[in-house]
Amino acid sequence: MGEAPAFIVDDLHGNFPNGLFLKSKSRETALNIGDRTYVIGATENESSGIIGIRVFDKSTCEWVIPTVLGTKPGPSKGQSAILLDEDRILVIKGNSTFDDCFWFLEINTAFVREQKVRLGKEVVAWSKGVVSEGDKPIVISGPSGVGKGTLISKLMQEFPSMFGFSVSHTTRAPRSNEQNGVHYHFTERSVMEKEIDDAKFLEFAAVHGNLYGTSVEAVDVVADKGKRCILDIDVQGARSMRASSLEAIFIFISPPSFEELEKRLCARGTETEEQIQKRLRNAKVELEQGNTPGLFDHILVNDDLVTCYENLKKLLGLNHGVETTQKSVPNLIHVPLEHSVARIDQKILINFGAPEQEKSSQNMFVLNLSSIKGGAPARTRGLSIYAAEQSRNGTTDSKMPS
Ligand SMILES: Nc1ncnc2c1ncn2[C@@H]1O[C@H](COP(=O)(O)OP(=O)(O)OP(=O)(O)O)[C@@H](O)[C@H]1O
Ligand SMILES: Nc1nc2c(ncn2[C@@H]2O[C@H](COP(=O)(O)O)[C@@H](O)[C@H]2O)c(=O)[nH]1
Repeated sequence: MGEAPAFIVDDLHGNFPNGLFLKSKSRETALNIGDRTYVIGATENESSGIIGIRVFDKSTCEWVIPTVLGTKPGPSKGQSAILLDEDRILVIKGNSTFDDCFWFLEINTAFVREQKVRLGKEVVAWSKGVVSEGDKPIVISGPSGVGKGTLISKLMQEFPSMFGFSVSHTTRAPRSNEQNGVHYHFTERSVMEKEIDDAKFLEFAAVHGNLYGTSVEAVDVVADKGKRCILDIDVQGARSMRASSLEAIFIFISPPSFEELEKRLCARGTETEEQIQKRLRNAKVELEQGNTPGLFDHILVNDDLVTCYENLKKLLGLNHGVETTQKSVPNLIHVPLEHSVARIDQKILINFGAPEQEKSSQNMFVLNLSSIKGGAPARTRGLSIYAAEQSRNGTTDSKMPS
């Protein structure tokens, strides 16, 4: 665990030059951003607990109900909200634990702007905040038959608690050894097309005549388990991912020769001769694209499997073969319904109690947002949280909750 930055508890007894207190008790919070007021918590059906969003446009004096994208927070009994910048609002769900209380409502991020143009209407997007070290996902790409799946399986077997596989959607038929939900989510084309339209995919591509795609949920599920996500996607998908908000490490696996690639595809015995020829034609293009400057961070040649696997581990800093212990994350700490938040730069102070109550450092936590990464439509990673503590000699101190 890195050293937690100092937070001056004394500062919080006075005024906040660049922060403010908000109470979570009320179901609705209104925030002014430019000529708009965002009302968070407003919902047509109060009993559902769904956090609704309404926008009041002061220039037209009209209410707008935006299209809400991203994975939405579950029902909430009350929440606080604080403006982070002109692009996003931090929403803290009361009565929930740290693993489900930090949510970002994006109002003007690159993703939201893109979707506004695509849909031609007002859009906002939720992104769940994940308290973690924020290791970047790993994208493994390369032509069919090069050994991507084989290398990923080895990694997952050796480091089961460190890595999680992003289970893609595909419209191709399952092979005899493949299980739905494990190897792929096997899907009807019409269903997948509808879900693509609903912005449920981080990326998708037509590959060898079928649709393949990575859903937002596939990546979120892995992040929620505190694991590092591994994606097996084609070069088109890697290109889309590169352009998305998902910051990842991009690795291209190359065969020692085209003949060897053909040999492996034939030996696998999972495709017809016609399908193999199609995959080989596509492989030629993918091999050329593998060298596109700036697309891949690393290129590994999979000649001898053992050597290639060792090189992959080296590249990921795993060459000692020992699974590192996961860093402890104080996810089980419960944030009460009534809490207040204050902001000082990239640090948010969360006080478990009303602002007027005597502030006890035991009830104060600092949420540090200085290293956040990612964002809608996927998770916002890299949040860190620690208890604010005042030491006996009056100096500033901080520690992680145990
Ligand atoms: N270094 C290697 N030497 C020889 N055979 C290998 C090597 N790596 C993988 N293979 C074999 O090659 C075949 C293709 O490997 P794999 O299925 O992992 O490829 P892939 O890149 O995941 O393919 P696809 O993109 O079609 O899913 C498998 O039968 C696998 O056992
Ligand atoms: N763009 C994406 N490509 C994907 C995804 N999942 C898998 N793939 C790629 O498809 C081919 C063929 O896979 P196969 O299982 O039919 O042999 C291979 O290159 C995979 O990398 C995805 O979600 N998006």
